[in-house]
Amino acid sequence: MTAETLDGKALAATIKAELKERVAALAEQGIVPGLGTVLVGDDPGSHSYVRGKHRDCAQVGIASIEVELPASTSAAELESRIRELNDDPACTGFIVQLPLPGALDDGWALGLVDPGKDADGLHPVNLGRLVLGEPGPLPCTPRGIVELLRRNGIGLSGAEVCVIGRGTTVGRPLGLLLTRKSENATVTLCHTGTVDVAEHTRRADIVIAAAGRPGLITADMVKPGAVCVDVGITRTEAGLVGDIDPSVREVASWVAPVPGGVGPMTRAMLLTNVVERAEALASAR
Ligand SMILES: Nc1nc(=O)c2c([nH]1)NC[C@@H]1CN(c3ccc(C(=O)N[C@@H](CCC(=O)O)C(=O)O)cc3)C=[N+]21
Ligand SMILES: [Mg+2]
Repeated sequence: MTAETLDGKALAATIKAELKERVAALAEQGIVPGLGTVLVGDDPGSHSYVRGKHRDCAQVGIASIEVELPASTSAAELESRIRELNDDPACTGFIVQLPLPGALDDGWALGLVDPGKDADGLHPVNLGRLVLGEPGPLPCTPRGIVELLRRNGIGLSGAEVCVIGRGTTVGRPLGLLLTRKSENATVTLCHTGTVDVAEHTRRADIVIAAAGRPGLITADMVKPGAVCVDVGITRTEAGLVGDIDPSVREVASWVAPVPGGVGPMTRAMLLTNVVERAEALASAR
């Protein structure tokens, strides 16, 4: 068997076209959604991601508000820049690009964002809403993965899903999302404390690798016909490398690759969160 590709790049383009129409409808009501980004330091990867987000915004008609700060920025300065975006009516949603450099703490910064403007869905209040099953912005990567599977006809209800990685932005919220009634999957969450990862992945209908360890998932760890979703991105001299080894294509039914899989979907879900928030503001007027 050679796996089919879960094409996140193509699906993201479709979603952006849909969002463009929703943004045009908002414009008729005099509302322009605005995405803010706070980027601290000079990590080339982070700069490239943020550039991509603003390129997406331009395509869809969302206004961009870019805040760039040096790596030497103090916590007090960062806090005041976050509060400015909280208070800026032109900014309907924003993100603080992670990881923050040096001693600046990611969790601390996320907690300063107005939960109503939290385009990442990573504020403690919004993660709490996810736990409770209440409406709120959803974390972009988990939401992008669910959307990528759903729009390719891959059923989640009753599926055995093995997630590798317990990070705050992917693994942990993904487990919460997949076990909601509306998704109804059975989830095994593996991490560095897992004794035998392969024992769990081999049972799974869907394997989602978000460990950031190149080639971690090999063909012998995957049940024939399983769906494999790569979330790990490691930059090497040869380019971007995912957590899923190319050999997996010989046993899996579908693979979401790196690049071109979950990454573009993450960006599309960020835009979706911003547009949904602007629509909520419009209907509240
Ligand atoms: N507050 C915050 N929110 C995030 O959502 C967030 C973050 N911080 N910090 C870093 C991670 C990582 N992340 C990616 C987004 C898009 C691609 C993406 O578009 N990847 C392309 C390739 C891009 C390239 O060539 O570098 C692809 O996989 O095809 C990848 C990774 C969002 N993150
Ligand atoms: Mg830090």
